[in-house]
Amino acid sequence: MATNGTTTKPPPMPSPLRNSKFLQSNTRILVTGGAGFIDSHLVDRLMQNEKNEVIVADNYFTGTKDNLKKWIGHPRFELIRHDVTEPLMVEVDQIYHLACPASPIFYKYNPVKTIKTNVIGTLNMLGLAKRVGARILLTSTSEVYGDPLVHPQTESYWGNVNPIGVRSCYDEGKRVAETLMYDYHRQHGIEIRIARIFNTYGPRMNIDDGRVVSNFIAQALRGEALTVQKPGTQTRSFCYVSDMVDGLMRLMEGDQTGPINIGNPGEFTMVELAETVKELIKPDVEIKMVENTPDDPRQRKPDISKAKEVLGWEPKVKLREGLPLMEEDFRLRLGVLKK
Ligand SMILES: NC(=O)c1ccc[n+]([C@@H]2O[C@H](COP(=O)([O-])OP(=O)(O)OC[C@H]3O[C@@H](n4cnc5c(N)ncnc54)[C@H](O)[C@@H]3O)[C@@H](O)[C@H]2O)c1
Ligand SMILES: O=c1ccn([C@@H]2O[C@H](COP(=O)(O)OP(=O)(O)O[C@H]3OC[C@@H](O)[C@H](O)[C@H]3O)[C@@H](O)[C@H]2O)c(=O)[nH]1
Repeated sequence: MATNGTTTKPPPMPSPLRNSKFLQSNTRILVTGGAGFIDSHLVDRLMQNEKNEVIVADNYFTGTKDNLKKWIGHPRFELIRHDVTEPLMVEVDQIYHLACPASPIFYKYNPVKTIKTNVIGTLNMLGLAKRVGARILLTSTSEVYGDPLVHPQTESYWGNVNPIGVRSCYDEGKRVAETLMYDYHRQHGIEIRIARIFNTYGPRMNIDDGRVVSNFIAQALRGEALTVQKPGTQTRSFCYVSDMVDGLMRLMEGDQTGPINIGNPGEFTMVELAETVKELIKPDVEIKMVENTPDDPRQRKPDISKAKEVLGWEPKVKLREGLPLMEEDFRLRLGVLKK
C-alpha cells in the first residue's frame, strides 16, 4: 500500500474463521461513544444490516445505556464500558470514532479531559486501526473553523480558532485529531475518513444537554422563557440526525478521505430559531435575552458542494419538519402530553 509517497506494510490478515461461510457477520464495526446522541442513531442504522456486528465502547460521560437498550443482549451487539484515553484491544474491520463530549457545557466542564479524549483517544483508535487494518472515520466538527471569516465554510478554509480560549480544548482538540488522522494515513497507510459535522439535532439529545435546540424545546415544554444568548444575531445551520447518520455512513463506505462538511445549509439566527420553536410548540412562551459565553462563533453555515459531488449526499429534513419529531420525543421523556 502506498499513499503520498510512503510505503507501508499491509495490515495483518484476519483470522481464517472470518471468511468461513458459517460466520454470520461480515463486518465487525466499533463505534466509540456509541451511547451518545448521534452515535446511538448510527448504531441503530448499522444494526439494521444483518451482516454487521457492532461493538460500542463508551465511558457514559454524556451518553447512556438507555440509548442502546433495544440492542443490549442482541447476539450481534456488544457494549463495553471503556474510556478511549486507554488502549482498546478488539478485532474490527471499521471504526466510527465519535467518543467526545459535544455540547459546550460538557466539553468545557473538564477541558483537560476533553483534550485527552481528542488527542490520546484518537491516537489509541488509530493505533487499533493500524494493528488490525481497519478503516477509521473521525467525527470532526464545524468548530475547526472557529469564528469563521469565510462564509459559508468550505473544507479548504483553515479556520479562525482562538488557541487559548475556553472552547480550544474542543476546537483545537479536533484539529489535532484531524492532523493525527492524516499523519497515520501518510505514514502508515491507514484508511481514514474525516467528517466535519455541523450542528445536529433530533430525538435522544440529553434534555439538559445545554445545546440550543434541546434547550429551547425543553424550555418551551416546561413553560420557561427561551434563553437567547446575546446578541441573538449569531447564526447556525441545523441538520436532522437521520440525515447526519446517512452522510456518515456514505462517507465510511465511499472512497474519499475527506475532510467533508456534513450539515444542513439552512441558516438561522438564534432569534429566528427561538421564534420558530415558539410558533411550533408554545405560542405564548416568553423569549428572553441572556449573557453569552466567550468566543461564541458569530456565523456558521456549511458549503456542502463536496458532499453532494463525492458522496451524492444532501440533507432531506427541513428544520420545520425535524423540530416536531424532536418535540414528540421530549414530550414523552418530560411527561408533557400534547393538549
Ligand atoms: N451533535 C452535534 O451537533 C455535533 C457537531 C459536530 C461534531 N459532533 C461530533 O459528533 C460526535 C458525537 O456527538 P453527539 O452530539 O452525539 O455527542 P454526545 O455527547 O451525545 O455523545 C458523545 C459520546 O461519547 C462518549 N464519550 C465522551 N468521552 C469519552 C471517552 N473519553 N471515552 C469513551 N466515550 C466517551 C459519551 O459518553 C457519549 O456517549 C462527537 O465526536 C462530536 O464532537 C457533534
Ligand atoms: O440556551 C441557549 C444555548 C445556546 N444558545 C446559542 O446557540 C448557538 C449554538 O450553541 P450550541 O451550544 O447549541 O452549539 P455551538 O454551535 O456553540 O457548538 C456546537 O457546535 C458544533 C459541535 O461540534 C458541537 O455540538 C457544539 O460544540 C450559540 O450561538 C449560543 O450562544 C442560545 O442562544 N441559547
